[in-house]
Amino acid sequence: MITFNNVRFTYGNGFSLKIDDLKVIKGDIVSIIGPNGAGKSTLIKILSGILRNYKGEILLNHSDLKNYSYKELSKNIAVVPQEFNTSFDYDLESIVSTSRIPFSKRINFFESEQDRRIIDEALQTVGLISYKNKPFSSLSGGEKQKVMIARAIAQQTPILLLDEFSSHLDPGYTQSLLKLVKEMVIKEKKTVLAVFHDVNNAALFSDKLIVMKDGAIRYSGTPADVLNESIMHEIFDMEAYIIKHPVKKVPQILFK
Ligand SMILES: Nc1ncnc2c1ncn2[C@@H]1O[C@H](COP(=O)(O)OP(=O)(O)OP(=O)(O)O)[C@@H](O)[C@H]1O
Repeated sequence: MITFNNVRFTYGNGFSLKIDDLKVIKGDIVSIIGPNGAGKSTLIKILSGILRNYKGEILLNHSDLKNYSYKELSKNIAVVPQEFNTSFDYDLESIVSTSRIPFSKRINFFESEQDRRIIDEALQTVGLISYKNKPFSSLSGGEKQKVMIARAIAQQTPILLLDEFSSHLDPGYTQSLLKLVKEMVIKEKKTVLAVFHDVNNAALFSDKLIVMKDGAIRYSGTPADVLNESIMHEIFDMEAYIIKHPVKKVPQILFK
């Protein structure tokens, strides 16, 4: 369970994040939508421990987030970031293997047999096992994103933070990955907080949606609660038709 109480954060350039009350319940898939610059990634970075100088309280399983060491946090939360730059040209296996460092009992990290199996399975899951000794820089944008997803899978955490994790993926792969993550979440009772620009995918993938604008949560609820013409107009300044998915019955938007 994740709880935000009166959280405030500013970069010092005028933007401020104000999250008065946010609860994410274990096993839920919650997605954040909102226009560019709304503060979606900032919220993800605060929860993942990258930005620590916030005011207010964030509880992770009833303990203050600030009391978690990076190692403990990494055992609880895996992140697929929006941007991924590596300074060195590691091969895929090495990049995915960094997910196992929090589980090492030694100061120097040596992968165990079990770690190697978990890393291979994760690369297999995203379809890149045959590339495992290739340099990361030789991959396409979508393939790099798959490596970051494999890394998060191999971290085997109860919570996944996904910041536009499907933005570089083709539609077929996006569909299969959303399905895979959803199955994994249900089977392993994981909790997901995801950021989406694709509102239709967010509605299909999520139990709940959070709508952010100007650093604050404006609306939250089920996709049916928040995906309507008036909220889409207010938040995105867009004209949309709302239709119902023929099978899943969740709302989907069409440009007018
Ligand atoms: N490192 C930073 N230093 C200063 N300002 C920042 C920094 N990162 C983000 N910002 C500013 O904070 C605001 C919120 O940014 P954030 O990346 O959280 O938005 P977002 O909702 O994820 O946007 P997008 O949909 O474009 O990815 C923006 O105005 C952005 O310019």
